[in-house]
Amino acid sequence: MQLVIDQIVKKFDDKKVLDGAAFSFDKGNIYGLLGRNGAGKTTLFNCLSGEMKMDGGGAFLEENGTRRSLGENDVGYVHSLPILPEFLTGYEFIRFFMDINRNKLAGGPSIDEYFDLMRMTKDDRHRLIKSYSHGMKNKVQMLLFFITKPPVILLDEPLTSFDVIVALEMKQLLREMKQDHILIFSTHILQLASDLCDRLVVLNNGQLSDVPAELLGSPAFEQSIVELLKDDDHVPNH
Ligand SMILES: Nc1ncnc2c1ncn2[C@@H]1O[C@H](COP(=O)(O)OP(=O)(O)OP(=O)(O)O)[C@@H](O)[C@H]1O
Repeated sequence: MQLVIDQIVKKFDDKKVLDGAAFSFDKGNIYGLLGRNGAGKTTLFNCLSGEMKMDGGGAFLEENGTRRSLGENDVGYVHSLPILPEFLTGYEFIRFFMDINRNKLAGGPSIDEYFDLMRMTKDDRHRLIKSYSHGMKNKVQMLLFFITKPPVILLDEPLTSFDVIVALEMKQLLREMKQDHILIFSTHILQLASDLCDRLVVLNNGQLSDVPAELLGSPAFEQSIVELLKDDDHVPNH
């Protein structure tokens, strides 16, 4: 299965943030999306998840020679600042979520098995989400997609909030998940990108480009990325 991004254009007033972005992402890989602050990574994710309307182009899923438009249910989107019901415990929320998705879950793991998978302690799962750390909220958000398994999972800077142990656990989980999904995560951390990702994609001047696979892990990696991202046209916004 492939996620095909076809000439996506997104403007805010007269500012073109995505300017014919095009790329094909294959199932079975973890993709790192790199770009400078304000390059449009979150905008691209918002367009793919349906949270924002594109001004041009489209996104499609291709499998066995057939192509269909990417729908909202095809995409799991882990926001950098998770939006969760703070007045519920993690357990209550996931139980509710499993309940409304029960038609998709026949025979899957139990709620406690899901929490075990996320390495969340018994105490933590029964505390109010309000009291969770940023990293724990990210875990709960990721758990939603372990449950519904959408083909495309977008992670907006997710691992930056995790401590080293949790980041390692999450990396392991992402590696386990990648066989069944197209995983794309945006990050500013080059070390993480080269460590975890099978492929890197750069967003620059509103367009997507591939980073040659042989650069990953090479001594010239960091410098090459810096060169790719250096651009006179770039106007930082924050
Ligand atoms: N709703 C909006 N209205 C107007 N401009 C917007 C909106 N959302 C994003 N932008 C602008 O689009 C550009 C891209 O922003 P975006 O948040 O997608 O970048 P990013 O690559 O995710 O940045 P960062 O790495 O800093 O998170 C920025 O100039 C931003 O100000």
